[in-house]
Amino acid sequence: MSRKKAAKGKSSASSPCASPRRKAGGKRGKGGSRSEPQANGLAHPCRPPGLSSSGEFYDLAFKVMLVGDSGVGKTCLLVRFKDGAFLAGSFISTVGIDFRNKVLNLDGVKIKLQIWDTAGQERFRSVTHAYYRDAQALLLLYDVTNKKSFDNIQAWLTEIHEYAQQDVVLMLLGNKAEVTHERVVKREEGEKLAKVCLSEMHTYNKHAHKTHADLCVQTYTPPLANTQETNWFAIKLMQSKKSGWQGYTGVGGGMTTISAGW
Ligand SMILES: Nc1nc2c(ncn2[C@@H]2O[C@H](COP(=O)(O)OP(=O)(O)OP(=O)(O)O)[C@@H](O)[C@H]2O)c(=O)[nH]1
Repeated sequence: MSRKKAAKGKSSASSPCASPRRKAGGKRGKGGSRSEPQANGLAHPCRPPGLSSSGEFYDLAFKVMLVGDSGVGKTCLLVRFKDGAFLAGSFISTVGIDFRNKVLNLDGVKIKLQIWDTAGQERFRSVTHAYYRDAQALLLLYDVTNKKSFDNIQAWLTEIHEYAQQDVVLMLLGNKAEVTHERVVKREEGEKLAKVCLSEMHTYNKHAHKTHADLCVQTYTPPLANTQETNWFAIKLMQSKKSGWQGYTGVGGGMTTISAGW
Protein backbone atom coordinates (compact mmCIF):
# COMPACT_ATOMS: atom_id res chain seq x y z
CA MET A 1 0.00 0.00 0.00
CA SER A 2 1.25 3.43 -0.76
CA ARG A 3 -0.66 5.19 1.93
CA LYS A 4 2.25 6.37 4.02
CA LYS A 5 5.25 6.56 1.81
CA ALA A 6 6.38 9.52 -0.20
CA ALA A 7 4.69 12.31 1.64
CA LYS A 8 5.93 11.23 5.00
CA GLY A 9 9.48 10.98 3.91
CA LYS A 10 9.33 14.44 2.51
CA SER A 11 7.65 15.97 5.45
CA SER A 12 10.15 14.68 7.92
CA ALA A 13 11.84 18.04 8.19
CA SER A 14 12.52 19.21 11.70
CA SER A 15 10.21 22.17 11.41
CA PRO A 16 6.53 21.81 10.62
CA CYS A 17 6.82 24.77 8.33
CA ALA A 18 9.27 23.01 6.09
CA SER A 19 6.85 20.30 5.03
CA PRO A 20 5.94 20.25 1.33
CA ARG A 21 2.72 18.50 2.34
CA ARG A 22 1.76 21.64 4.11
CA LYS A 23 1.68 23.37 0.79
CA ALA A 24 -0.83 20.91 -0.47
CA GLY A 25 -2.89 21.17 2.66
CA GLY A 26 -2.30 24.86 3.29
CA LYS A 27 -5.12 27.12 2.58
CA ARG A 28 -4.11 30.69 2.48
CA GLY A 29 -0.43 31.19 2.60
CA LYS A 30 2.32 29.87 0.46
CA GLY A 31 3.61 26.55 1.56
CA GLY A 32 6.19 26.47 4.28
CA SER A 33 5.53 29.92 5.63
CA ARG A 34 5.17 30.55 9.35
CA SER A 35 1.98 32.44 8.68
CA GLU A 36 0.26 29.35 7.35
CA PRO A 37 -2.81 28.20 9.22
CA GLN A 38 -1.17 24.93 10.15
CA ALA A 39 1.55 26.64 12.08
CA ASN A 40 -0.39 29.32 13.85
CA GLY A 41 -3.95 29.88 12.78
CA LEU A 42 -5.21 26.41 13.45
CA ALA A 43 -4.14 26.70 17.01
CA HIS A 44 -6.55 29.55 17.45
CA PRO A 45 -10.22 28.69 17.58
CA CYS A 46 -11.26 32.26 16.89
CA ARG A 47 -9.51 32.42 13.59
CA PRO A 48 -11.57 34.14 10.91
CA PRO A 49 -13.27 31.99 8.32
CA GLY A 50 -11.05 30.46 5.68
CA LEU A 51 -11.02 28.22 2.69
CA SER A 52 -10.00 24.58 2.95
CA SER A 53 -7.87 22.75 0.40
CA SER A 54 -10.95 21.23 -1.16
CA GLY A 55 -12.37 24.69 -1.64
CA GLU A 56 -14.74 24.45 1.31
CA PHE A 57 -15.15 27.47 3.57
CA TYR A 58 -14.88 27.00 7.30
CA ASP A 59 -15.56 29.08 10.38
CA LEU A 60 -13.24 27.48 12.92
CA ALA A 61 -10.12 25.41 12.58
CA PHE A 62 -8.38 23.05 14.98
CA LYS A 63 -5.14 21.17 14.78
CA VAL A 64 -5.20 17.66 16.17
CA MET A 65 -2.32 15.18 16.52
CA LEU A 66 -2.44 11.39 16.66
CA VAL A 67 0.28 9.93 18.87
CA GLY A 68 1.13 6.52 20.28
CA ASP A 69 3.36 3.53 19.67
CA SER A 70 4.06 2.20 16.21
CA GLY A 71 1.31 -0.12 15.00
CA VAL A 72 -1.47 1.00 17.34
CA GLY A 73 -3.54 2.17 14.37
CA LYS A 74 -3.03 5.92 14.06
CA THR A 75 -2.94 5.97 10.27
CA CYS A 76 -5.94 3.68 10.02
CA LEU A 77 -7.87 5.96 12.32
CA LEU A 78 -6.98 8.96 10.22
CA VAL A 79 -7.88 7.28 6.94
CA ARG A 80 -11.16 6.14 8.36
CA PHE A 81 -11.89 9.59 9.68
CA LYS A 82 -11.13 11.20 6.36
CA ASP A 83 -12.39 8.65 3.87
CA GLY A 84 -14.55 6.34 5.93
CA ALA A 85 -12.44 3.36 4.85
CA PHE A 86 -10.58 0.89 7.01
CA LEU A 87 -7.11 -0.10 5.86
CA ALA A 88 -6.91 -3.75 6.73
CA GLY A 89 -3.95 -5.98 6.05
CA SER A 90 -0.37 -4.98 5.45
CA PHE A 91 1.25 -2.55 7.81
CA ILE A 92 3.56 0.14 6.47
CA SER A 93 5.04 2.17 9.25
CA THR A 94 4.70 5.92 9.00
CA VAL A 95 7.84 7.88 8.25
CA GLY A 96 7.91 11.31 9.86
CA ILE A 97 4.55 13.05 9.82
CA ASP A 98 1.59 13.73 7.56
CA PHE A 99 -1.79 15.39 7.81
CA ARG A 100 -5.29 15.38 6.39
CA ASN A 101 -8.05 17.96 6.59
CA LYS A 102 -11.71 17.45 7.07
CA VAL A 103 -14.44 20.05 7.31
CA LEU A 104 -17.40 19.14 9.50
CA ASN A 105 -20.70 20.91 9.70
CA LEU A 106 -21.95 21.27 13.25
CA ASP A 107 -25.25 23.04 13.58
CA GLY A 108 -24.35 25.32 10.72
CA VAL A 109 -20.81 26.01 11.94
CA LYS A 110 -18.13 24.68 9.62
CA ILE A 111 -15.21 23.27 11.55
CA LYS A 112 -12.01 22.31 9.90
CA LEU A 113 -10.03 19.61 11.68
CA GLN A 114 -6.48 19.24 10.52
CA ILE A 115 -5.33 15.86 11.79
CA TRP A 116 -1.63 15.11 11.94
CA ASP A 117 -0.51 11.51 11.82
CA THR A 118 2.84 11.01 13.50
CA ALA A 119 5.29 8.13 13.25
CA GLY A 120 5.18 5.97 16.36
CA GLN A 121 8.70 4.69 15.97
CA GLU A 122 11.27 5.99 18.41
CA ARG A 123 13.66 7.13 15.71
CA PHE A 124 11.19 9.76 14.46
CA ARG A 125 10.48 11.22 17.87
CA SER A 126 12.60 14.32 17.36
CA VAL A 127 10.65 15.10 14.19
CA THR A 128 7.27 14.88 15.84
CA HIS A 129 8.29 16.94 18.88
CA ALA A 130 8.29 20.05 16.73
CA TYR A 131 4.62 19.62 15.90
CA TYR A 132 3.24 19.33 19.42
CA ARG A 133 3.32 22.98 20.26
CA ASP A 134 0.69 24.03 17.71
CA ALA A 135 -1.71 21.21 18.45
CA GLN A 136 -4.94 21.98 20.25
CA ALA A 137 -5.85 18.38 20.77
CA LEU A 138 -3.96 15.11 21.07
CA LEU A 139 -5.41 11.67 20.47
CA LEU A 140 -3.19 9.29 22.39
CA LEU A 141 -3.66 5.72 21.16
CA TYR A 142 -2.77 2.32 22.49
CA ASP A 143 -3.63 -1.09 21.09
CA VAL A 144 -5.80 -3.22 23.37
CA THR A 145 -4.10 -6.33 21.95
CA ASN A 146 -0.61 -5.02 22.74
CA LYS A 147 0.28 -4.59 26.40
CA LYS A 148 3.50 -2.76 25.65
CA SER A 149 1.68 -0.02 23.77
CA PHE A 150 -0.49 0.41 26.86
CA ASP A 151 2.48 0.44 29.26
CA ASN A 152 4.17 3.06 27.10
CA ILE A 153 1.34 5.55 27.56
CA GLN A 154 3.13 6.90 30.60
CA ALA A 155 6.18 7.72 28.49
CA TRP A 156 3.93 9.42 25.94
CA LEU A 157 2.41 11.51 28.70
CA THR A 158 5.86 12.65 29.77
CA GLU A 159 6.54 13.69 26.21
CA ILE A 160 3.22 15.49 25.96
CA HIS A 161 3.97 17.40 29.16
CA GLU A 162 7.26 18.46 27.75
CA TYR A 163 6.26 19.52 24.25
CA ALA A 164 2.52 20.22 24.05
CA GLN A 165 0.61 23.35 24.96
CA GLN A 166 -0.53 23.49 28.53
CA ASP A 167 -4.19 23.69 27.64
CA VAL A 168 -4.12 20.92 25.08
CA VAL A 169 -7.16 18.66 24.96
CA LEU A 170 -6.07 15.08 25.50
CA MET A 171 -8.01 11.97 24.61
CA LEU A 172 -6.91 8.42 25.29
CA LEU A 173 -8.05 5.76 22.84
CA GLY A 174 -7.88 2.00 23.25
CA ASN A 175 -7.79 0.81 19.66
CA LYS A 176 -8.49 -2.55 17.95
CA ALA A 177 -11.18 -3.30 20.49
CA GLU A 178 -13.05 -5.49 18.04
CA VAL A 179 -10.30 -8.13 18.25
CA THR A 180 -11.81 -9.46 21.46
CA HIS A 181 -10.03 -12.83 21.42
CA GLU A 182 -6.62 -11.08 21.40
CA ARG A 183 -7.42 -8.39 23.89
CA VAL A 184 -4.82 -8.17 26.66
CA VAL A 185 -5.69 -4.75 28.06
CA LYS A 186 -9.02 -4.77 29.83
CA ARG A 187 -11.42 -1.96 29.36
CA GLU A 188 -11.29 -1.25 33.10
CA GLU A 189 -7.52 -0.86 32.91
CA GLY A 190 -8.02 1.66 30.14
CA GLU A 191 -10.52 3.57 32.21
CA LYS A 192 -8.14 3.59 35.13
CA LEU A 193 -5.34 4.88 32.96
CA ALA A 194 -7.61 7.58 31.57
CA LYS A 195 -8.10 8.81 35.11
CA VAL A 196 -4.36 8.82 35.69
CA CYS A 197 -3.90 10.79 32.48
CA LEU A 198 -6.49 13.22 33.66
CA SER A 199 -4.99 13.75 37.07
CA GLU A 200 -1.55 14.13 35.55
CA MET A 201 -2.85 16.69 33.12
CA HIS A 202 -4.43 18.51 36.03
CA THR A 203 -1.08 18.70 37.75
CA TYR A 204 0.57 19.89 34.60
CA ASN A 205 -2.10 22.15 33.31
CA LYS A 206 -2.75 25.50 34.87
CA HIS A 207 -6.07 25.59 33.01
CA ALA A 208 -7.06 22.26 34.43
CA HIS A 209 -10.76 22.83 33.95
CA LYS A 210 -10.18 22.81 30.22
CA THR A 211 -8.25 19.61 30.18
CA HIS A 212 -9.83 16.40 29.22
CA ALA A 213 -8.71 12.82 29.14
CA ASP A 214 -11.03 10.02 28.40
CA LEU A 215 -11.14 6.58 26.95
CA CYS A 216 -12.51 5.71 23.58
CA VAL A 217 -12.91 2.09 22.78
CA GLN A 218 -12.68 1.84 19.05
CA THR A 219 -14.62 -0.82 17.28
CA TYR A 220 -13.93 -1.18 13.62
CA THR A 221 -17.08 -2.84 12.46
CA PRO A 222 -17.34 -2.04 8.80
CA PRO A 223 -19.14 -0.40 7.21
CA LEU A 224 -18.65 2.52 9.53
CA ALA A 225 -20.63 5.67 9.71
CA ASN A 226 -18.14 8.04 11.18
CA THR A 227 -20.21 11.19 11.14
CA GLN A 228 -21.34 10.95 14.71
CA GLU A 229 -17.98 10.31 16.24
CA THR A 230 -16.16 12.98 14.28
CA ASN A 231 -18.87 15.46 15.12
CA TRP A 232 -18.61 14.36 18.70
CA PHE A 233 -14.91 15.08 18.73
CA ALA A 234 -15.36 18.50 17.16
CA ILE A 235 -17.98 19.32 19.76
CA LYS A 236 -15.51 18.37 22.45
CA LEU A 237 -12.93 20.68 21.02
CA MET A 238 -15.34 23.54 20.76
CA GLN A 239 -16.58 23.00 24.28
CA SER A 240 -13.13 22.81 25.75
CA LYS A 241 -11.99 25.94 24.02
CA LYS A 242 -15.08 28.01 24.51
CA SER A 243 -16.37 27.33 27.94
CA GLY A 244 -14.33 24.71 29.67
CA TRP A 245 -14.89 21.02 29.43
CA GLN A 246 -18.46 19.81 29.84
CA GLY A 247 -17.90 16.10 30.08
CA TYR A 248 -19.53 13.55 27.86
CA THR A 249 -20.48 9.91 27.86
CA GLY A 250 -21.99 8.25 24.87
CA VAL A 251 -21.86 5.81 22.04
CA GLY A 252 -21.80 6.72 18.40
CA GLY A 253 -20.61 5.58 15.01
CA GLY A 254 -18.84 2.46 16.22
CA MET A 255 -16.98 4.19 19.03
CA THR A 256 -17.77 3.95 22.70
CA THR A 257 -16.64 6.89 24.73
CA ILE A 258 -16.32 7.11 28.44
CA SER A 259 -15.64 10.37 30.12
CA ALA A 260 -13.15 10.05 32.91
CA GLY A 261 -14.69 12.92 34.83
CA TRP A 262 -12.83 15.34 37.06
N1 LIG B 1 -8.02 -5.34 13.89
C1 LIG B 1 -7.67 -4.09 13.79
N2 LIG B 1 -6.53 -3.77 13.17
C2 LIG B 1 -6.18 -2.48 13.08
C3 LIG B 1 -6.99 -1.46 13.62
N3 LIG B 1 -6.37 -0.28 13.38
C4 LIG B 1 -5.24 -0.59 12.73
N4 LIG B 1 -5.12 -1.91 12.54
C5 LIG B 1 -4.01 -2.62 11.89
O1 LIG B 1 -2.82 -2.37 12.64
C6 LIG B 1 -1.71 -2.22 11.78
C7 LIG B 1 -1.02 -0.90 12.07
O2 LIG B 1 -1.90 0.16 11.76
P1 LIG B 1 -1.36 1.64 11.42
O3 LIG B 1 -2.54 2.54 11.37
O4 LIG B 1 -0.51 1.62 10.22
O5 LIG B 1 -0.46 1.92 12.71
P2 LIG B 1 0.28 3.28 13.13
O6 LIG B 1 -0.05 3.56 14.55
O7 LIG B 1 -0.02 4.35 12.14
O8 LIG B 1 1.82 2.84 13.04
P3 LIG B 1 3.11 3.80 12.78
O9 LIG B 1 2.85 4.45 11.45
O10 LIG B 1 4.30 2.89 12.74
O11 LIG B 1 3.20 4.76 13.90
C8 LIG B 1 -2.24 -2.35 10.35
O12 LIG B 1 -2.00 -3.66 9.89
C9 LIG B 1 -3.73 -2.09 10.49
O13 LIG B 1 -4.49 -2.78 9.51
C10 LIG B 1 -8.21 -1.81 14.28
O14 LIG B 1 -8.95 -1.01 14.81
N5 LIG B 1 -8.49 -3.14 14.32
